[in-house]
Amino acid sequence: MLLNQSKLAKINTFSPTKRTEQGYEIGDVTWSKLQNQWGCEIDTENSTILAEGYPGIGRPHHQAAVTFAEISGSLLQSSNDEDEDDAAAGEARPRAAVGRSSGFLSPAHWRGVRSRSCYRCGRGGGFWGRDQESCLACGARYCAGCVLRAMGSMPEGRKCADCIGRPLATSRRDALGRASRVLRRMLSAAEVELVMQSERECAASQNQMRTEDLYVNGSNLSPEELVVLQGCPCPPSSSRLRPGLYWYDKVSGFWGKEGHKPHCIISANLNVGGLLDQKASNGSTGILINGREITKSELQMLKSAGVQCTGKPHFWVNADGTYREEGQKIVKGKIWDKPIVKLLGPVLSLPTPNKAANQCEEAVHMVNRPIPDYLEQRTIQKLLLVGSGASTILKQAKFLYKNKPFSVDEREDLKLIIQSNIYTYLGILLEGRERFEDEALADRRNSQHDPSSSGRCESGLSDEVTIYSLIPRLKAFSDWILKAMALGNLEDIFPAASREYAPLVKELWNDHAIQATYKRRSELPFLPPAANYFLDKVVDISRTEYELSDMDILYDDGITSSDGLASIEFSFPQMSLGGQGADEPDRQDTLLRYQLIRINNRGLHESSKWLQMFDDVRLVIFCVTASDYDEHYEDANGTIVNKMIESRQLFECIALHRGFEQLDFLLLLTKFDLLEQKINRSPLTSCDWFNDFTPQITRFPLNGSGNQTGPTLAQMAAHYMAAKFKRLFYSLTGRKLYVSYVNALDQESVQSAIRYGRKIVNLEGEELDFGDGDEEETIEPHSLTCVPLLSAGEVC
Ligand SMILES: Nc1nc2c(ncn2[C@@H]2O[C@H](COP(=O)(O)OP(=O)(O)OP(=O)(O)O)[C@@H](O)[C@H]2O)c(=O)[nH]1
Ligand SMILES: [Mg+2]
Repeated sequence: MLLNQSKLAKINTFSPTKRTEQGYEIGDVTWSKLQNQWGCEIDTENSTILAEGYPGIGRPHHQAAVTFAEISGSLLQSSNDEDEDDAAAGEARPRAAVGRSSGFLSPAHWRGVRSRSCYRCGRGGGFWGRDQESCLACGARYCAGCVLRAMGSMPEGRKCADCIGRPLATSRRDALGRASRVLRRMLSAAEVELVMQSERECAASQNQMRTEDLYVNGSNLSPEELVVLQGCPCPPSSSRLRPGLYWYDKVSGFWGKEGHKPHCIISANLNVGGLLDQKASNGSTGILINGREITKSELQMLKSAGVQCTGKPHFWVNADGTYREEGQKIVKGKIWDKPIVKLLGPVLSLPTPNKAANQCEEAVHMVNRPIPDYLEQRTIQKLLLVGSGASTILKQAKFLYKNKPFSVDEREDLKLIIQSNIYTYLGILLEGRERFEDEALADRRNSQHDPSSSGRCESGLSDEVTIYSLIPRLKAFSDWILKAMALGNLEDIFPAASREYAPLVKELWNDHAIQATYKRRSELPFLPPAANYFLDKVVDISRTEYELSDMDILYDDGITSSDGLASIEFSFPQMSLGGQGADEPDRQDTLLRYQLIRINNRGLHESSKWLQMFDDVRLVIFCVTASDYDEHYEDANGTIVNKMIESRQLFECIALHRGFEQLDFLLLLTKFDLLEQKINRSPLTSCDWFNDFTPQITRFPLNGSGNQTGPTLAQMAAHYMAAKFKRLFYSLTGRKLYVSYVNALDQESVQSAIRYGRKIVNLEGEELDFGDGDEEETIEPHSLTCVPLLSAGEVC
């Protein structure tokens, strides 16, 4: 049987599991695929692929095994067929790994042989390779299906896992920090932004230009100077900024290679390099601009601009193009004013200023400041937000610090999440209703058999009807939804059909049977507290033209549909003088940038893949839902787990994470309002960890307005939980834990928690002044007005 090249290419994408004398053994899936789709013969005894009549492999009479070593490299041609499923791709052994470990295929070799195919699976890269992403270090290309497998969590940006720690290829420098189409398709906007940021901010030896061989005006650039140069409003083009010797005229912004005419105009007044040498551009005209002897083409340009050049004058040219002769105060004119100069520039290969280069004010501002100060302002303080209830905190932060907290697309995304969640909430209620109805009927039957009862239905309902029973029409709708849920189709039907069914959902929600079920919501552990909020407004929300309110967004459980990683970057707004309190940031602080990064719990469990990306975090904000103490869920093994215990386990895991050894931790006890609502009916001791909670209920005097001045039970419980976490943290790390209590639906409460985080970050080695109690390391919730009730011994 003849195998053509494209088949061979495809075979090569499968995973050889064991090398035999004749070739490689392959897995079962691959076998059947090869047989069914491409008609390969399989030697089932030896588990090898047999090919006939392929030149160089075997003749018809001598069946030869296709070996992967033989068909790799030059025999493989780009395959544009996209008919392989992901499962097959998933089986594929990383070709990069094969090549590197066996040493027969280097990235350079690969590029030479098949420049536009995926380095891992061999597929084509679409039109001009647009559907591919390539490694910034070795240039290996990967298709959309392989890029994440090959590059992993991208701690240094887009590099193959094998290339981590290797410097950027100069030719790829232009792509640094610029996300590709493929990446945007594969990851959420926040994830892309984080990868790009890691890429840009990766340590100097890796992604950044090495400064060892970069000289400006004869002086070797320091890393700080390089940051200034690359971060100015109008930097030299990154693709052209390679190791070498450059000259820079700080006054006019002219920039060029040593011994050559100016090549571009960058921001003026940057504090980089040494003093400009007269012979920097190797000019021979005798005319100087800012101390540099200009070249012949520059002289030609000056003459066209009407500048008098007789007598070999020395000019002083500013960044805006105004010029005067050395030693004179009078400005003679502006070089760039004449349209001919702009026309001549390209002809003489001379630069003309662009808009950004004229924005030199900022640069002037910068040059007057010491560099570390300037660099400090560009540094982003990363705050990692993890744990339960973190999504709502992040959303509040967006409302607090962003002018446009959610884009139209994000709002649309959230609306879809809400619309489909409504049916999940309804499903939970309908299941509960069936259970309660069955229980009620069973109770009734038992009581009928009980000789001591009268045997009649006391409520006046017929024998088969209970308060949980639905009328037939609603029952039919309910059965349909429950069936869809059982089959896992709910998400396929909704939210597409949500508008159509909204009136029926409303009728069902208002029905006495569902309301009776909702009253027993404490027995429905999967029903989120936000269910009634959304079910109350189901008809409105299901309208296509409905626009979400801020509260809808806060109540919504989730941030984006992908929901893996989300972040916002912000500065603390400068307060008006009148509103500036002791706690308000000073002007310096308003220039600092902060980034709040939320990783969801799933991301944390997936072998902490995201955590490895955050070795430069300044503070971990760990959220724990205070009202979780009496709530449970069933894990994958069917074990019932208390949610607070689950939070504690995650907390331990993060506190002990290798990268966070020296980090400050801020514990946010969220949903404090819900704790207040439930603590009186559900004791804190229902969580085993809190079984020694023995609040001392004392009579506190009433204040003048008749209100109790002592702490409430919820406050005592919150302080007790805080102390438990503090002690745990101290036993694990020997460090102190900061704590704040939050109602995440209340903007002010979240604002003070984030400000507290900022205060911790900016302590710079000093500690908050811890007193005997825990006042300084704990921020009280708004409703907490009293001192903590814990004895000093309980606080770490
Ligand atoms: N009453 C009240 N509701 C809250 C509070 N924080 C969050 N919620 C609501 O609780 C629900 C779940 O919120 P999330 O922030 O997603 O909490 P989570 O699901 O526990 O946490 P994530 O793992 O980050 O998703 C949403 O409906 C929120 O509006 C709070 O402090 N008080
Ligand atoms: Mg959530």
